[in-house]
Amino acid sequence: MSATPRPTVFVTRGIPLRAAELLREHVDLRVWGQERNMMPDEIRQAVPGIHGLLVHPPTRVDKAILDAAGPQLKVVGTMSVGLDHIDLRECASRKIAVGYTPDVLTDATAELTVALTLSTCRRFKEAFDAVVNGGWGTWDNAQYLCGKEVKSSVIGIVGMGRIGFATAQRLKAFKPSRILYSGKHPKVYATELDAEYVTFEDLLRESDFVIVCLSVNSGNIGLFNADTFKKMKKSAIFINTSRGVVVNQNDLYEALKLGQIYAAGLDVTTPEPLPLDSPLLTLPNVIITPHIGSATERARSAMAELTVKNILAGLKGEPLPSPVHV
Ligand SMILES: O=C(O)C(=O)CO
Repeated sequence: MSATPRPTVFVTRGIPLRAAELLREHVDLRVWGQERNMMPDEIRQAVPGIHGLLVHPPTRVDKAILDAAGPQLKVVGTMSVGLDHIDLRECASRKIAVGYTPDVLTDATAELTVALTLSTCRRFKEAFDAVVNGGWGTWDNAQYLCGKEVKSSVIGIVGMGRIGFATAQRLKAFKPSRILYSGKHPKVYATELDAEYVTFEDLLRESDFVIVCLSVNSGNIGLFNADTFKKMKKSAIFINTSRGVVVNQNDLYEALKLGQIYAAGLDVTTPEPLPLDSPLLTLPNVIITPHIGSATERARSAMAELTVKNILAGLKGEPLPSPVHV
């Protein structure tokens, strides 16, 4: 009697060992072995015949990839909370289940957002460079590397979802004067922080820190552009840990260079990795981290395990533990 063949799952990046072992117990695993994002043609070549696909942003899952995979593909599990790299409608129309990893990365991403906020307002990039390059100044100049404080500032959170809220909770400990937020609807849970629901325009005008924690949709691509930067205070600090596409990067560069805003801290860019000749890298008042919002051992292990559970459930035709509802 021949045994039922095991399903095949393709993984677009390495995953923590425990999650890989869990997957290997049940499926034939194929893993992209290189330390870089796959190019679309490389994925198309890798996926024919697979039953499950485990992806990491920014690797795109679109019609062409799904066509290349074939009709036996049952489940896509993304190791992310962001879904902008997946054509959800196309998956739904083919009855391919999609799972994602909200919640388990909220704390890690909020901590990174706070870290970026503090390191930008306290000019860490210039400070680190000064130590390494012999520019360590003294108190002779009382203004040497002076930055800004969160204390008594107005914090504006654009997108008070899980990560926005967790960020605001943490920043509240720094005693800002107000916390504002904008979005489609006021959030009941935001009252716990005395956060004020305001229009996007008011948030731009009044905030000392504009902190972007949005999930991307077709309505917010390029939302931060020359117009929006002009509406911010000259002293405003712009932080983005959402996705690079919500920012027009050329306009951000101009705004920073011309002093229309004070500084920026970005964990996400377009593209990723950011090319080494990006003009943003020439500015002293920009701190950029390489999309490490969820990069803690705890978060990444939890994300990988949840993704594996999503995939195993999808392969069996069972409800996913963390499904995306289209
Ligand atoms: O989960 C996501 O969407 C991420 O960007 C991970 O950092």
